[in-house]
Amino acid sequence: MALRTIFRMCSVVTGLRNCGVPRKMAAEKMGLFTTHDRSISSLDDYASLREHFMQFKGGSVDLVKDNETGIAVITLNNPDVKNAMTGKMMADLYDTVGDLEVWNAGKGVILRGSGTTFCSGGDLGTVRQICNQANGIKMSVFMHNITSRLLQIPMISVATIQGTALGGGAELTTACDFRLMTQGARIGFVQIKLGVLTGWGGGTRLTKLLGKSKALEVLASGKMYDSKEAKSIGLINDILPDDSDPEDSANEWLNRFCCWDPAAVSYTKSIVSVAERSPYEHALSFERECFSDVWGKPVHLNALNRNIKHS
Ligand SMILES: CCCC(=O)SCCNC(=O)CCNC(=O)[C@H](O)C(C)(C)COP(=O)(O)OP(=O)(O)OC[C@H]1O[C@@H](n2cnc3c(N)ncnc32)[C@H](O)[C@@H]1OP(=O)(O)O
Repeated sequence: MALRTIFRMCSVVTGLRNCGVPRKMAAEKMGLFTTHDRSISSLDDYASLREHFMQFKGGSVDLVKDNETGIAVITLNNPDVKNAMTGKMMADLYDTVGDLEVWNAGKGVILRGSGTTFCSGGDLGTVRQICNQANGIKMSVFMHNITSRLLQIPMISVATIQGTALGGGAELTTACDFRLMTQGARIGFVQIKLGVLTGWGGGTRLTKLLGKSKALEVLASGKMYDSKEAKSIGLINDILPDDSDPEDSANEWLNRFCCWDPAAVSYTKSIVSVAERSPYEHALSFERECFSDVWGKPVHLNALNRNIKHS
């Protein structure tokens, strides 16, 4: 079986969705992934968490896939409340990630908000209804699963931040490989000001991204960062002019990576993703498997025949 297929199966297993025995065995045989969040055994039924969160209505998360470019756009769509995430939107995002995991043509993903803003975090209507410890844990387990799978998807992902990315909205941006921000936009991990914490895995991902000292400063201050400050601490990758179309800019950004052979793009993302979270020898073994799956294949042979000069 092609490694690409196994990888896609493994991504599904990592997410613990549709975790049939053959898929699980494939993942374990490859030794690629740990099922760390299995430890929360009483809460590992993500399908029932999905049903639970579906009841907190409002907004949608919309997915558009372009089979020609291999680039998909995920839109957080709840404009009346600055794209705040309702329970239903969390469930939609769960479905969206599941859809992308089995999209064979996929090379890139753009995460954006509808209209002129990114996301104002958890919808306060939903938050008020689930404001007890049991429901908080459920949300956290559910969102950890969704954001981890989004980050590990074998495609290159970019969040485009316009307007505001606040609280959970800021956390969502860290579930992408890259972040682009319009000049006048702001981003803030403001949870501490509300007496809560990063419940969607953003604290862990931010620390991996920025290192301990800077992450602690961002999280413990609750400060709102403008684009210049966000770039200076490495939180974002690039600043876009305010009058640019962020989706066009994100497409342009991704095209530098997504113009190559789909297998090479997917494997490149996967190698980096596995290396980031695995012991060295394990990551090397994975890299070797990926390499052996493309070496001497038609794309490689064609490139050799073209005698390419890299200027
Ligand atoms: C569960 C994960 C943890 C978290 O996400 S903690 C963070 C939770 N988010 C918040 O506390 C957001 C608080 N909102 C704000 O600071 C501001 O509304 C914000 C986002 C900077 C936008 O400011 P402005 O551009 O001036 O717009 P505005 O305040 O007039 O907002 C327009 C309407 O949207 C509403 N809204 C904004 N964020 C919301 C949210 N997260 N949940 C529910 N409703 C929200 C806001 O109340 C306003 O509604 P209305 O027009 O007054 O009826």
